[in-house]
Amino acid sequence: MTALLEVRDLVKTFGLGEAATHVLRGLNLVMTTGELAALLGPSGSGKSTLLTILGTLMHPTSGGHSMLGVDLTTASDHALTEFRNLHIGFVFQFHNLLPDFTALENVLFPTAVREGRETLAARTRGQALLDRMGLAERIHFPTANLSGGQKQRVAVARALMNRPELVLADEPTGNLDRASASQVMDLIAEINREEGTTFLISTHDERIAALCRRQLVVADGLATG
Ligand SMILES: Nc1ncnc2c1ncn2[C@@H]1O[C@H](COP(=O)(O)OP(=O)(O)OP(=O)(O)O)[C@@H](O)[C@H]1O
Repeated sequence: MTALLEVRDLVKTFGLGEAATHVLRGLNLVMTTGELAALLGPSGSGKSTLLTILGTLMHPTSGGHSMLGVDLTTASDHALTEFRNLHIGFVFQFHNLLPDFTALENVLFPTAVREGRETLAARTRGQALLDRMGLAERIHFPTANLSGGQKQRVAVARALMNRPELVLADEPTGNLDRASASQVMDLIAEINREEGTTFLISTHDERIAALCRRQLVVADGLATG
């Protein structure tokens, strides 16, 4: 197994002086390719903060991380955007889908932006992913007309579209009922097995955590597990 991700002495402090919140306090973490990991910890412990930094969407106060051997600590914003588009997929609870666009258009959007056009290969993969998500009948529906569980499955398909090595999911099942949550999670586990995609999934749900092979806990600004 190769190291996919290495986090070194990650510190994140919000605010200054007496108003400062010390969220991450020198967190270290190594993840290898193909892991399916849950990110656990009390509310406010820094799970979203960690995911946002790993997704290169926010800079740490100090420390840093590398992914695929690339040091992302010192990379320019332009290089980070390019790296993120190529290698990282995101699934958030409030999935950020474009409501007036269809499920398929939403899934194809990141690839079309990256390549400057929509290719047949992309369309084929987008359709196949939505099919796997059980949404074959819904691909041409505007996402505004889909249920919460269906929207979340569209968001998973969109995150997987570019074959990212790492998918960061922030409470991806947080607003779903039990049946939809386990459907989304089953699909994630399937893609992990079949495509070797690495997942880091923050959750408060012990059933979701139990489906992951690794349980990481963030507490007191550090990660264990
Ligand atoms: N932009 C910000 N400015 C100031 N404080 C922030 C900011 N973002 C997060 N925080 C603080 O950092 C701490 C960690 O927040 P974070 O959202 O990472 O926790 P979490 O573990 O994801 O929580 P939850 O499980 O409730 O989603 C909280 O105390 C939060 O108030």
